[in-house]
Amino acid sequence: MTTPSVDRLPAGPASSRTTPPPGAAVPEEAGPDPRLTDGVLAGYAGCFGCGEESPHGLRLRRTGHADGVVRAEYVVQRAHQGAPGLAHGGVLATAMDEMLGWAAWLLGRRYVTGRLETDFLRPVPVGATLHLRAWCRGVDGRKAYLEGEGRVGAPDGPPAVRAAGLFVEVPREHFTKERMN
Ligand SMILES: CCCCC/C=C\C/C=C\C/C=C\C/C=C\CCCC(=O)SCCNC(=O)CCNC(=O)[C@H](O)C(C)(C)COP(=O)(O)OP(=O)(O)OC[C@H]1O[C@@H](n2cnc3c(N)ncnc32)[C@H](O)[C@@H]1OP(=O)(O)O
Repeated sequence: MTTPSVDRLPAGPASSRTTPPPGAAVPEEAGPDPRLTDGVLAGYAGCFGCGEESPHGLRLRRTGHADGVVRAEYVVQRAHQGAPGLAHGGVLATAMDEMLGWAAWLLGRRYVTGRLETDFLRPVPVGATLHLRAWCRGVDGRKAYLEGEGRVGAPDGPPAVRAAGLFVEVPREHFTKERMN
């Protein structure tokens, strides 16, 4: 599969650590593979990014994926403010982490974020809907290179945030060995 054709912004945030090396291939979407999410990961509703049982969480709502691009909507809540009436930058980075993570898991393997880079392009008001999307730029061994962006008000609205990330494939034990409860 080639890198998805998306309406790219003029300059990305990607540093050399989040840019795939030459020749890194983008595999076909395979999942998410339900066999990867049984046991402790099954139906996890406590996720701060998307879980329905996380009271102040972002509650990202996936709206679909096609051609290697995963899409979601996120409505900024009062609990997500930094400056009065505006989304906290760390919360927006969390939304991008979640999106890039989804795009990574759609490759059919288990991934965690190793590095996340974010550009904040304009303030996002409480109550606004951010239209998010993310895609994979390449996979090199255990490392997957993801990108994404968020636009205000509509899928083709003004860009507010964009991100590039390096995700690292991990075994199932990653999610159990350090747990304290
Ligand atoms: C994660 C949520 C799971 C939920 C599952 C539930 C349902 C699943 C369904 C759908 C999925 C939906 C959404 C996805 C969910 C959420 C997205 C949010 C994801 C997160 O929010 S997740 C939490 C934050 N995340 C961590 O908690 C990681 C802590 N960390 C570590 O656990 C280790 O650090 C690790 C494993 C990253 C690596 O450790 P390691 O020992 O396995 O491997 P090693 O160090 O050798 O790195 C291997 C190669 O990656 C390169 N590399 C590593 N780190 C780098 C960096 N920072 N910059 C540049 N390169 C880096 C090395 O340079 C080497 O490259 P090379 O092979 O070329 O030398």
